[in-house]
Amino acid sequence: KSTHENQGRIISNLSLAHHYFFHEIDFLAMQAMILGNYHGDADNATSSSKREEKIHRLRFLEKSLIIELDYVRQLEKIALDPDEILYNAAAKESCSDETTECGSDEIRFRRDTPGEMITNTISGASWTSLVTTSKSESSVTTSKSEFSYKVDHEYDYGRAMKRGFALMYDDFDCGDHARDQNNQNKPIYTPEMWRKLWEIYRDSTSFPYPIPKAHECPEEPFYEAHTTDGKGRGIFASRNITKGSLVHTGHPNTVFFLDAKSWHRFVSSLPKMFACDTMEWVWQQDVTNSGNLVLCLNLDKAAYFNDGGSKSKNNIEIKEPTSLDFYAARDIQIGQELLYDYSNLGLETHLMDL
Ligand SMILES: C[S@@+](CC[C@H](N)C(=O)[O-])C[C@H]1O[C@@H](n2cnc3c(N)ncnc32)[C@H](O)[C@@H]1O
Repeated sequence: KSTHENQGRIISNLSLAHHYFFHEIDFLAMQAMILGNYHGDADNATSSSKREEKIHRLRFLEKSLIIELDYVRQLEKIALDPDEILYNAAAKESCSDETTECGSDEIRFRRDTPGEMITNTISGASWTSLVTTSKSESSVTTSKSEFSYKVDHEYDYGRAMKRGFALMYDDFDCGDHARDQNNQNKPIYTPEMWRKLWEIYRDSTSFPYPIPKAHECPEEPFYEAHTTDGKGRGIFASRNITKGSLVHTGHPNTVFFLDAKSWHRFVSSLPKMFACDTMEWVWQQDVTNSGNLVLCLNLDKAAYFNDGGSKSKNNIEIKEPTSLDFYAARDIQIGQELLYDYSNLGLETHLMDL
């Protein structure tokens, strides 16, 4: 590489490290504050189960704090040795099981032009970050029924990072969940369930991703319902839709995960059903045309768009690879399912060390 190229990369990395550093410091400060609060609470808790829960949260936060501290230390590596980071990223690809040394919490980048990431990923946005507890529990009363939210597994952020996407998917039997032909485990989400997902999202992401501009979609011409052909929930036209018209825009309910960390924080804080759903829904896209993929997730009923299974059945499409806007690819009749071609928006977990 030319010296000029190397200098450019180091300057870009330094600048990125600078941004990350301040985000991480905020994160650490908040964690420290929470730790202090829970410490006090744990001492004062009256019932022993309450005390146990507080202590559990305290331990979890302590662990998060240590991980974040380590993350801050790794920033030096970004700044000074981009080649090393890239080398490690490549080495990690062959590492897939728990016994291999997968656990090191190094920051890695897929691209060899980290400078591009700065413009696209930081953008001066600010975000409050907070690691959620691994055992959060709450229940929300909806107009229809009580929805109880209880984390029903032993995964936490560290374990999710270590096991990775595919093994966590298996551990949670998400394959069975995906193939659930009778939709027994696939409720149509209530507004409270979506809101809960939003809360967990906000609590899990350290770095916000700038939301790409999208067109206003004045009225959603669709509704969600269970499919009758084994696809789980789906989206159906609520009126006739003319070819070429805008059907759905990702703004503002498509959310982004910049890195494996924020995704694993998010997904490990969810009960299995939500975790399996979101693992089915998430996709990767280069929404800023920078060559950098981010994870995208719909936090509204657009998560229910299915694949037609064949070109002739797909009836909605995006016009640009970076776009989150879906248009009717043909005339669609009221009641018809809206389907798009998944092959355009896939998920290759190794590209983000997931
Ligand atoms: C983005 S989600 C779509 C919403 C999903 N149907 C649900 O109820 O959560 C993607 C998942 O839907 C299911 N799916 C989508 N298209 C399908 C198809 N053509 N045949 C069978 N399952 C499909 C698969 O389980 C896939 O992993």
